[in-house]
Amino acid sequence: MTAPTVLVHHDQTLLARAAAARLVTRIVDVQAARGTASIVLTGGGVGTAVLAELNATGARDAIDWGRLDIWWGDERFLPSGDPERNETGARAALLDHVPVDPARVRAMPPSDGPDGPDPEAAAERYASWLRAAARPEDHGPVPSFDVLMLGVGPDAHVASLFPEMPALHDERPVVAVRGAPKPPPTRISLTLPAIRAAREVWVLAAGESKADAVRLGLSGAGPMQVPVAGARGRQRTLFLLDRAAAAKLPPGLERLASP
Ligand SMILES: O=C1O[C@H](COP(=O)(O)O)[C@@H](O)[C@H](O)[C@H]1O
Repeated sequence: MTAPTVLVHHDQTLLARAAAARLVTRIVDVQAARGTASIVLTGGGVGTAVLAELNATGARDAIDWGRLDIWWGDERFLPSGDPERNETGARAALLDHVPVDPARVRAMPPSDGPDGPDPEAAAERYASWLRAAARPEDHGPVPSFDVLMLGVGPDAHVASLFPEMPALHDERPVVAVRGAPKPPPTRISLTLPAIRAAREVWVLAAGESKADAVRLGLSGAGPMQVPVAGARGRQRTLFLLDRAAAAKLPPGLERLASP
C-alpha cells in the first residue's frame, strides 16, 4: 500500500477538469505500454463530474475506447436505468457518447437483472466476472486495475463500505450490502482487498461536508471507523481535493495544484 499524495484544486470544477485530464493521460500511457487499460468508476457528485469533463474535452479522442475495460466500485441495487444507479449517471455523463466496447463495460447487475432481487447472487456474479478477467500476474481474484476512483461520503464511506459495517471485514472481492445508512439501503460493493488490488487509487472529494472525512482518512485512523483510510493503491494513492474538502488538513500535507 502506498502513502497518499494530496493535490488541492481551487474548486470542484477545476478538480473535475484536472482529474479528467489526468485520467486521459494515464489511460493513454497504459494503452501505449500494454495495449489495454482498466478503470473503475465511482458514483457520486465529483465522480460523475469527472466523467462529464472527460466527455467535454477534445483529449478524450486520444483514448482507444475499444481497448478500455470499465468496472464499477459500487452500485445501488436498483432496476436497470434507475436514475439513482451509478451506472445510469456514468452512461449519461460519458459512456453513451464514446465508442466503448459494450463487452468491456462491466456494470454491476441491477435488481431486475439475471439474479433478480438477490444482491448476494449479483455480488457473486460480479466477483466471477472479475475472477475471469484476472491474469496470473495479478496474483488474486481481481485484475490489477490501472485506476480506481472513489468518491467519499461525509461519514468517510467509500464505494458502499460504510463505517462499522461487516463488509469492511469481508475478504471476498465483492459483497452485497444491506442496511446502508445512505439510501438506497441495498447495494453491491467492492471490498477493501479488491480496492487495494488497484495500481492507482484516486480519492475524489469536494465541498466542506467532506473535510472531516478527508482529514480522518489521512490521519492514520482505522478503516473500520474511517473506510477511506483503508483505500490505498499498490503503486500510487492520490487524494484529489478542492479547497473546501482540504480545509481541515494539517498545514504542509497538501500540494496546491490550482490556485
Ligand atoms: O452513495 C454513494 O456515495 C459516494 C459519495 O457520493 P457524493 O455524491 O457524496 O460524492 C459515492 O462515491 C458512491 O459511489 C455512491 O454509491
